[in-house]
Amino acid sequence: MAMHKSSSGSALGPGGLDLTQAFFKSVMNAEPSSPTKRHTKISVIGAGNVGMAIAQTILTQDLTDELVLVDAIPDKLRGEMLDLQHAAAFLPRTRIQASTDYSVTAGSDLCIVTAGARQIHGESRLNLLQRNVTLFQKIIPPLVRYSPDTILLIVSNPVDVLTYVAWKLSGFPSNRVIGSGTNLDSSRFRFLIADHLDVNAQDVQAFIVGEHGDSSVALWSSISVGGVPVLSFLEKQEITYEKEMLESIHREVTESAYEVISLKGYTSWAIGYSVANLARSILRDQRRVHPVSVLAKGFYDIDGEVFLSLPAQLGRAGVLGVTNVHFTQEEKHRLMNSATTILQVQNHLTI
Ligand SMILES: NC(=O)C1=CN([C@@H]2O[C@H](COP(=O)(O)OP(=O)(O)OC[C@H]3O[C@@H](n4cnc5c(N)ncnc54)[C@H](O)[C@@H]3O)[C@@H](O)[C@H]2O)C=CC1
Ligand SMILES: CC(=O)C(=O)O
Repeated sequence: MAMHKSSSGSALGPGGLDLTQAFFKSVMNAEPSSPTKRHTKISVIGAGNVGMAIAQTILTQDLTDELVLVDAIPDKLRGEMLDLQHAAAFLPRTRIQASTDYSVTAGSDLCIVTAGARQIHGESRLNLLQRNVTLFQKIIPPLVRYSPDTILLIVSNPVDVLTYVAWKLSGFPSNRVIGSGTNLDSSRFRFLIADHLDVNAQDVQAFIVGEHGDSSVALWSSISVGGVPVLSFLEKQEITYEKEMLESIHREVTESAYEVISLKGYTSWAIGYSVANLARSILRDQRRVHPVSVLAKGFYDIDGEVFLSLPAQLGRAGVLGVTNVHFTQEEKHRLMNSATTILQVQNHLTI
């Protein structure tokens, strides 16, 4: 197929069709990116298990010039800051600061919010909601005041509803408010598929979309391993598989967090790597596609103001677009159910 570049740099196919636009449905308000920006500042709000796993991964992966920690408990916060600073001799050079006062976050490029209550053994993510909404009313306004151009990356649970809450409280355009969503669930999914097939998880392209939680949706129809579409390959080879086997892998994904929490009390390392992976795509303008929680209205026939995970392209301006993945009727139906689950919870909120 003959292709050439448009004046904006995107590829043009036959008849002048803009292939970038055909592939991604772009998000309104996404300003042009500025990949030349060098100095970067990340603030992590909440220096608990998750916040510190994220901070540690960001430091070891050399993702920022400045790293700021904010928490409500001054002694613990100072202890965490000193402990990280004492590793300076072994790390890329990063200025690390910490304070309970949000002025320390001024001028952040990315604010990662992990503060809040976490699930106890057996508790669902949605149970945490009202406690964490009250907390967000204290956290989001000062972040916006000190960093009006920042991108908010929400991690606290229930992450989809809290991303919506952060969007409402911030007044930001939707491309600058992102939830870590099912980036973590998709990584768990890729690990399990890789384990079944004895391949490298990095060669497994597979997405979980929808709610980061019990109503998430596994996109089996679009899974590929090393470029081979798995289900259509099995069908062409007339290899039979039980649908129950697929369901059980997805069930293992949704139960992962419950299992880890019952064993060690919380989850931390995988979410640390997952969020650092998102921070890299955003701050380095990598334009990679991640399943993250975005304002879903207008995509895949979703009508309500709901944040849930869809495969989204991320760059320096935040969410640049949502991929036009093909969903089967069943996957679409499940996605709608996931949207309804989140909306039902959201409708009872007072923000
Ligand atoms: N989206 C995801 O995939 C995941 C989300 N999470 C969520 O992340 C959140 C944090 O989990 P953990 O770190 O394990 O909990 P944690 O209890 O270890 O840490 C929470 C931190 O928030 C701080 N905090 C409380 N109020 C604050 C305020 N007003 N300002 C600043 N900091 C404040 C606490 O002092 C504490 O250090 C939970 O909501 C948990 O469910 C956890 C794992 C994965
Ligand atoms: C706690 C949580 O949301 C997770 O590990 O998936």
